[in-house]
Amino acid sequence: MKIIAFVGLPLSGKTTASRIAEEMGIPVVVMGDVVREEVLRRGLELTDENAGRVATELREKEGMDAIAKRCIPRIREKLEERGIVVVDGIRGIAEVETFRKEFGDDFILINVEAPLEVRFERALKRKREDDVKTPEELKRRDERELSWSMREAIKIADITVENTGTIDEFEDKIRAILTHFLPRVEVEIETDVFPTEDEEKVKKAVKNLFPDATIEIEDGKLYARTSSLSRFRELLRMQRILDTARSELIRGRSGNRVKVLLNKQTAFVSRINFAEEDAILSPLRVTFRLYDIDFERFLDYMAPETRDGRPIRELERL
Ligand SMILES: Nc1ncnc2c1ncn2[C@@H]1O[C@H](COP(=O)(O)OP(=O)(O)OP(=O)(O)O)[C@@H](O)[C@H]1O
Repeated sequence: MKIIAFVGLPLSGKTTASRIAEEMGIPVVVMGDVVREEVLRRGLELTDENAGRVATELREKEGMDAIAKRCIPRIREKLEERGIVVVDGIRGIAEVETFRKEFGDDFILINVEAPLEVRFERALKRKREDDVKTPEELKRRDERELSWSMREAIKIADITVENTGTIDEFEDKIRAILTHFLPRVEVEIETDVFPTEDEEKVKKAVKNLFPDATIEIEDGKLYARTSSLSRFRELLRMQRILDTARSELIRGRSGNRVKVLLNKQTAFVSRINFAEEDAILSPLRVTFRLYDIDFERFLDYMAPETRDGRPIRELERL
């Protein structure tokens, strides 16, 4: 999964970047919506002034990351759709830190940059009522935003995108970045960890099949996630179990999800054995979620049809 947020000075192109994401079918969580909903919940009129007041009050009462925290359940919900979400409206470092803590390396911060003169030109064209009227005014607005710790957020951004060219050039850059992060398949692994089992060993069993997985253990349950299929795919070939794997994947398919059960004990020794639910030790329950990809292509990529035990045709990429 990936959570992508844009930061940048006023008029740099953040909203435009979110719009491009939306056009690509990527769900966008707008942080301002949380504020607007709170305004309505309090029975207030939906004006910029009320939104500003409620946002300040939320931050004073609940901390600088109040709005970010309230966005987390929404982000989690929307992640179900495509495994990727864009967050629009980050304003400060506290929010970035909260998202980093929640989502770890899956949270990607992108800084959108353009010089003051370019942004001022755009303000003149945009003519939004609250837009600046002079370059000096924009400079003051920049300084205000920067003093709200936007500067630190910009400093730790993972990627910087310059938006100094045409809108089409900007669109191409943003599309390329988002396409790069768009997962086609996500793998979720779940299993029970019994008190008699060694947690580290169970983790290792998962890592043997999915070395890049991020793993959490909570209340006797292990949850792991990754979007890398390569080791699992390689093992299917080394063990020459493509036919079995193919029928298990077909059997486990339900819409855009494919669920298989794997023997945990054999995974300890890097072997894939398909299992049944009533295995003595709880099996590894592996779910492949397919996003922008047909099941048939996924199937042919993972476990192609074989002749004399060899794949008839190998797909190099998903
Ligand atoms: N490369 C570009 N070429 C021309 N116009 C652009 C370009 N990028 C953005 N714009 C225009 O500049 C204006 C500001 O862009 P946008 O609203 O995306 O910025 P923003 O960072 O969200 O601004 P703010 O923080 O003030 O809300 C918009 O009218 C947008 O259409």
